[in-house]
Amino acid sequence: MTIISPSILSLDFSQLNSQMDAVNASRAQWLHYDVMDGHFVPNLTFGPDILKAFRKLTDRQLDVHLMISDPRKYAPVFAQAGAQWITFHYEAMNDAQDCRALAKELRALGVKPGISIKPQTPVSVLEALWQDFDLVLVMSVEPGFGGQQFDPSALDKITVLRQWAQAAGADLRIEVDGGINAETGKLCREAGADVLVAGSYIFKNNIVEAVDSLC
Ligand SMILES: O=C(CO)[C@H](O)[C@H](O)COP(=O)(O)O
Ligand SMILES: [Fe+2]
Repeated sequence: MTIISPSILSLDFSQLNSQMDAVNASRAQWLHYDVMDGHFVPNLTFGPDILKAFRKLTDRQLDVHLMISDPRKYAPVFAQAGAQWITFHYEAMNDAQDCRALAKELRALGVKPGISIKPQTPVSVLEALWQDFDLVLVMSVEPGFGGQQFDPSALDKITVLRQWAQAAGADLRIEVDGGINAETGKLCREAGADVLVAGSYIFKNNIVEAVDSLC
């Protein structure tokens, strides 16, 4: 079954309570929380205290996407703040050993670790790494902003990841983020993704209906 993770990057914060009521009434099982530091990406968003506030607003699983230069320092802070899933970027880490060490640390804190690659990063960098993670996040836009167009090169990466996971009999979540709507979401599901992140498509339409159209 496909998991839908609405991205609060596109939530209208002047309508926070009513939009969260709609998310809670929808079939979305996760809530996607984009953390940007103005350094790894040219934009700034939310810290751990705001995550704690969302913990009070929903019982959905909190899916934190760290677009920051120093995930080793801050990932544990978001674990303490209530995240169930924490995904950091391969490009922000020194090497594979570093990635594995942080995944292990997150597991010890009771969080499921994810690793993400940007559109320019080949999926082959994950071949020796994906088994240390519960989730791989394939970016289908350059990270930093909502409302961009879907990059179809994500589809081949999803296909390869699903083949690796199936061949190993592994229960890997494959998440895709950026430019997801009913049409691109279907292509991603067919390629093997099982978690769809959508921001502008959900929050700029009827929230319950938009989630339904992605399931
Ligand atoms: O990580 C992100 C941007 O870096 C967001 O999760 C993503 O962009 C969602 O927005 P949209 O669905 O509007 O593309
Ligand atoms: Fe994201």
